[in-house]
Amino acid sequence: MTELTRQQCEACQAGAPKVSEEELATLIKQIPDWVVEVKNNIMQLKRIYKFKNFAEAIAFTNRVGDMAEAENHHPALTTEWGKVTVTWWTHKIKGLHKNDFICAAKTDELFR
Ligand SMILES: C[C@H](O)[C@H](O)[C@H]1CNC2=NC(N)=NC(=O)C2=N1
Repeated sequence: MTELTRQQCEACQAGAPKVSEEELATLIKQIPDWVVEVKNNIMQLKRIYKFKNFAEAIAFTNRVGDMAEAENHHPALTTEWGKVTVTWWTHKIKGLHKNDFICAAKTDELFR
């Protein structure tokens, strides 16, 4: 399988398929630091990143924002002192699409 970080988000419309249980099991192995959470009945990918101070946290937030614009896929970002919470899901399908796993992997890459 092509590494997630080498893939690009595809245009996704309402009605596009959510990842199956089987696909989820395979994909989550490639982003082991992420957890699947269900919020308002919507499956999401979430990870908390830790930093030394606010400046580093906001700089990372902006890097994630730039990547999101390039992919045309957008996360929820919460920036706090020393901490950024990133949550990915696909609004149009109210759940998880392959795009969310691609972006989660790319977010990890920006942290390294
Ligand atoms: C018009 C544009 O294609 C959409 O609004 C995009 C933009 N970013 C998005 N981001 C996410 N996470 N889910 C979406 O469904 C989505 N849709």
